[in-house]
Amino acid sequence: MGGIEFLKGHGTQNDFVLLPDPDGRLDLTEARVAALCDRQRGLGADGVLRIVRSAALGAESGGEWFMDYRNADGSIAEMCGNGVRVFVRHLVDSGLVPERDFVIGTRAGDRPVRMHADGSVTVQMGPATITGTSVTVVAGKPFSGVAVNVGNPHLVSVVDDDVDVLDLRDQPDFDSDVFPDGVNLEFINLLGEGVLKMRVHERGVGETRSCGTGTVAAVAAALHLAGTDTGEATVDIPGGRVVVEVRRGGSTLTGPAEIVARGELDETWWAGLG
Ligand SMILES: N[C@@H](CCC[C@H](N)C(=O)O)C(=O)O
Repeated sequence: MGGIEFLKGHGTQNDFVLLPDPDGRLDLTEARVAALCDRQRGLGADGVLRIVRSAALGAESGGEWFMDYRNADGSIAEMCGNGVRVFVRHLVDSGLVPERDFVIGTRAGDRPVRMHADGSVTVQMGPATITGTSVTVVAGKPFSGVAVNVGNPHLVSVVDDDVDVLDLRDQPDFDSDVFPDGVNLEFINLLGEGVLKMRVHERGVGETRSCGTGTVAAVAAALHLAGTDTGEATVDIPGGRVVVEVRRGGSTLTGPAEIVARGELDETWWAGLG
């Protein structure tokens, strides 16, 4: 029996291990995800994207393919914006999907997508809903923020100093009464009309070089603070640049997606992780 097929890819340097599992046969335990994502004892990644048919999971989705997303610590999250783009890139490049416009199932609901000729992908991300305000504390310093739900929870704080100076190595504090399931924390600089710079500390991962849902939350929060709920912005993250459009009842995320490697996991290693 051969090893377990994998691919490695990234979207603005938010990196993922992709596991093709059309019939839903893989036993993807928390321990296996955490080991795969570990940058010393595994392949290293911010998360895992299991590529499974919606029907194999019994998922209610209009899309043939379902993105089963896991964070690097093995936890399950509802949605991953950069992950969807990489997922789409693989489905189209490998010929699993012959169209360029189709729908991906996710735990946050169906996401219509379009792959462009240059390999970039636009994802319809659904509504970005402002749910209130809260505070996060980074290295003893409090930052107030706007809470936004993009299928998963976010708290977006506008920072006066350059976001580059923040120390995001440790988990910033947050209010677990407001975010009982944890939260993704975005820190942004408003650089001018329609231009944002962002860093992010992701739930279940730590600091990453990009977070797609986070960029949508950031633009929605910036618009909210400016007294509107529609607009478009480019967001510069450490791993590159994406474009976000927020409209009433919907939002889109456009950015690059790359597949960088493919191979096989060692069966004995995998079995030993249990
Ligand atoms: N990197 C992702 C978000 C992944 C999930 C997040 N860590 C969570 O727990 O909600 C993105 O690109 O959106």
